[in-house]
Amino acid sequence: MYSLKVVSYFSAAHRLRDYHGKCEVLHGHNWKVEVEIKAKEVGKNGMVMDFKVLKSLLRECLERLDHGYLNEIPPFDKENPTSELIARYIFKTLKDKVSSKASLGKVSVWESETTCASYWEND
Ligand SMILES: Nc1nc2c(c(=O)[nH]1)N=C([C@H](O)[C@H](O)COP(=O)(O)OP(=O)(O)OP(=O)(O)O)CN2
Ligand SMILES: [Zn+2]
Repeated sequence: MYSLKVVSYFSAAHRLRDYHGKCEVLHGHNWKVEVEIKAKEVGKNGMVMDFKVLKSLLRECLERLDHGYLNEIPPFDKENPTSELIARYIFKTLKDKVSSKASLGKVSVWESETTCASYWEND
């Protein structure tokens, strides 16, 4: 198996609902997002998928969130903008966009240098 990873970042504000503590108050993070794709084979060019294409797909997905107030951007106007649900949102957005030779592995969202949540689905 092959595994590829790309990393990107976005900055946004949020506040947590149903949460008692300082995170119920409006604040922001510089989120780091790591996306993994997996494949059994490489193509003729020796690549599973061009990193450049994967990074551009991820950047496109994060543009909707960057410098926004997450609580007002669907689906986070309805669901809590936690790192877990942000990871799931990114996974669902990218799932059908990766190369047909590959499948999306894990999406990890780092809210700080010490806290990370991941989402993936079984093949
Ligand atoms: N499982 C999750 N727990 C928390 C999430 C989350 O997305 N998933 N998010 C938060 C808040 O967004 C909060 O901003 C971060 O909280 P916390 O780590 O407590 O904040 P600090 O950076 O100030 O860290 P300290 O180590 O406590 O100083 C909370 N939990
Ligand atoms: Zn927060």
